[in-house]
Amino acid sequence: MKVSVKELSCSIQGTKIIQDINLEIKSGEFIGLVGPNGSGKSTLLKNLYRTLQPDSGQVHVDCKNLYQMSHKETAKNLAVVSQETSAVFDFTVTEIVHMGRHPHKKMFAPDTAEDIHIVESALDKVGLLALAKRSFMSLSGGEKQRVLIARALAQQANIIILDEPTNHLDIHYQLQIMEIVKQLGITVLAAIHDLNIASIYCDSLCIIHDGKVAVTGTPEEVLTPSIINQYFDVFADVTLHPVIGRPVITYIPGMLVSLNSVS
Ligand SMILES: Nc1ncnc2c1ncn2[C@@H]1O[C@H](COP(=O)(O)OP(=O)(O)OP(=O)(O)O)[C@@H](O)[C@H]1O
Repeated sequence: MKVSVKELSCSIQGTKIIQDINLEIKSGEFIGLVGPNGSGKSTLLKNLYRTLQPDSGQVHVDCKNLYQMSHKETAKNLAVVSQETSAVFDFTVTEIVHMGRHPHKKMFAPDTAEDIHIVESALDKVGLLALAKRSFMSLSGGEKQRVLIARALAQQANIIILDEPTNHLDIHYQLQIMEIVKQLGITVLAAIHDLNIASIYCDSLCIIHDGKVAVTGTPEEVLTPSIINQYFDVFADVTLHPVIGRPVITYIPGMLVSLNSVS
């Protein structure tokens, strides 16, 4: 499913946080939102998964207006893994992942054999079958994050939104989660801080800066030393990896400190 964001603006408590965002995401494309802290990435994503309302602008999923869809229809199309992992009540891991099946069911409908199979296979994919009966609250931050990824997989949506999906994960699981999501072959919009991970997995990148789209393009077009310096205020070497063919960034320590101390 393609996603089309047109002239989207959103204020929080009277302050404009994102402004005139235009973004076209092709069906099956994996797009990474990058940008400094506080630039508006989560706010943009929250407008897409509808925990925030835009002041103005439109979002279309294929040709349908997102804001005219019921919440159930939205959830059938769009799965979300956000930074907020708090649960109000304690549920088991299995119960949390079963929540991903809710948009596909009538209220109070019992779990079918298919639901159970989908949930088990989602847990298997993230390597958590052994923890299926554990309380969600008792898990480590990384395990919680993988449960939420499994819930998104069980939702079987056409679009997945990830707000810093690899927060809390060690490098093995960071890569595993990105691989799993990539292999789904569905449309993905992910806010990612690690530019090397964004470079490896994303088809295209969009730098959000001061609530606006600053740069968009392929990882090779976006991740240049001068663009990284301009938007992240750090110095970096960028080389094209000979095997994976993607930019690899090496940050240069000391340069920022020495330049600051001169000025
Ligand atoms: N509920 C809120 N009330 C007031 N300000 C908010 C609220 N939510 C976000 N903001 C502000 O909006 C700006 C953008 O925040 P947002 O979380 O979208 O940025 P981000 O790019 O996702 O940041 P990070 O990379 O640090 O996660 C920040 O200045 C933030 O303080």
